[in-house]
Amino acid sequence: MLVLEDGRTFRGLSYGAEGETFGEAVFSTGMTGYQETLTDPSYHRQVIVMTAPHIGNTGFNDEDNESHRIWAAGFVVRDPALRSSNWRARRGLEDELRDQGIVGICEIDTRALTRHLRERGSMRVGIFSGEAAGRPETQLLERVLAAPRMEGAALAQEVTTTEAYVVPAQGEKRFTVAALDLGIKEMTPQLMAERGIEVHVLPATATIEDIKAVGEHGPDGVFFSNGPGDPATAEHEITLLREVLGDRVPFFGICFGNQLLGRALGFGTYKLKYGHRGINQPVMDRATGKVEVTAHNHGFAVDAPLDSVSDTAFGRARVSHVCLNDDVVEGLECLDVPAYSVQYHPEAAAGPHDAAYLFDRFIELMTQHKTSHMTQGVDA
Ligand SMILES: NC(=O)CC[C@H](N)C(=O)O
Repeated sequence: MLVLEDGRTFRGLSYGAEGETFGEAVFSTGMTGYQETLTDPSYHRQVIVMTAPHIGNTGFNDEDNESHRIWAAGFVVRDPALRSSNWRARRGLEDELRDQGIVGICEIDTRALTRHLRERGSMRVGIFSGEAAGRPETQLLERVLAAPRMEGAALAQEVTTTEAYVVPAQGEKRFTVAALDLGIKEMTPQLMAERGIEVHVLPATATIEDIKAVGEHGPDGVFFSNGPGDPATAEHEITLLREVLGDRVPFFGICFGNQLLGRALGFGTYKLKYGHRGINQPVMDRATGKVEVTAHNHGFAVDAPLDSVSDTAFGRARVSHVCLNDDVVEGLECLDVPAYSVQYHPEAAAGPHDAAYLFDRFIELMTQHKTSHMTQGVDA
């Protein structure tokens, strides 16, 4: 039984582990990439409804995980594949869900559920199977209503690495970057390493001293990752970012990292009605007018003016990218300090590769910064 906080219920069959689970019900429109989605730490405390009807076709493999475990709190599918068929599959999706204790539900009308969430907005949900489903509906609803909401949730500490680690640069090492792990996906340091960046991944609790201790004379750049929870709660990270911006160290942020850049600059963030989750969202780069097809997973967004340059504590800033479906801010760019960020996922795990240039932009920013520093040194 699936029970939404507004009382609507759906009956289906147990899928994955048996028991009960709670979270925020969100829908994802990606037709591929369920393994990356499930293991993306940004989905911590969320129950994912897949709008694609047939899920599990390619099983579960050893290569596509975005972290060491499944973070989604629950999984809802219409029609699970009865057997997996892919040369990389090591086991079936349902076996993996069961092994990791993830409670799911299948054979429900996911289209009706998605339309409900789209009309009423994301909301809390519970999935109950086996003995847990035997209780009266009113009791199940009470349990859903007792679960925490996503607004005001500080979750980075629950998903971040406890120890710092290094992802070595591939080929010649060109730059050293400190990456704050707020729920980082493995593909992100990977794409940096491929470009000659040595990535020092730091726990979310890292201090400015920890960041400055990266590299011989401090890092060439600082990166803030994606991650779960409400950006309004990330006081520590925002203070840290303000120090980085004040020191004019090149900065790049993705998703949660974009929301934190927004807040560090003095913009607000707010919760979207039902968010953007999928791998075919059109985004326009406002400098070039070019449209990218992009991967999204966000429930919050930055509140910044689209058509004017804003004066912030760190100089001028503007909205660099916008979602063409609903005009939501999808990227920020500072004009007086070397910092930019995007709300969507250039690491494309899963998703299209249109936005990969954003990693090259980080290289350009660090190159310019290094050169300007060297010239300043010569002048002095
Ligand atoms: N993928 C992310 O980084 C998500 C950021 C934030 N938790 C949101 O839901 O908007």
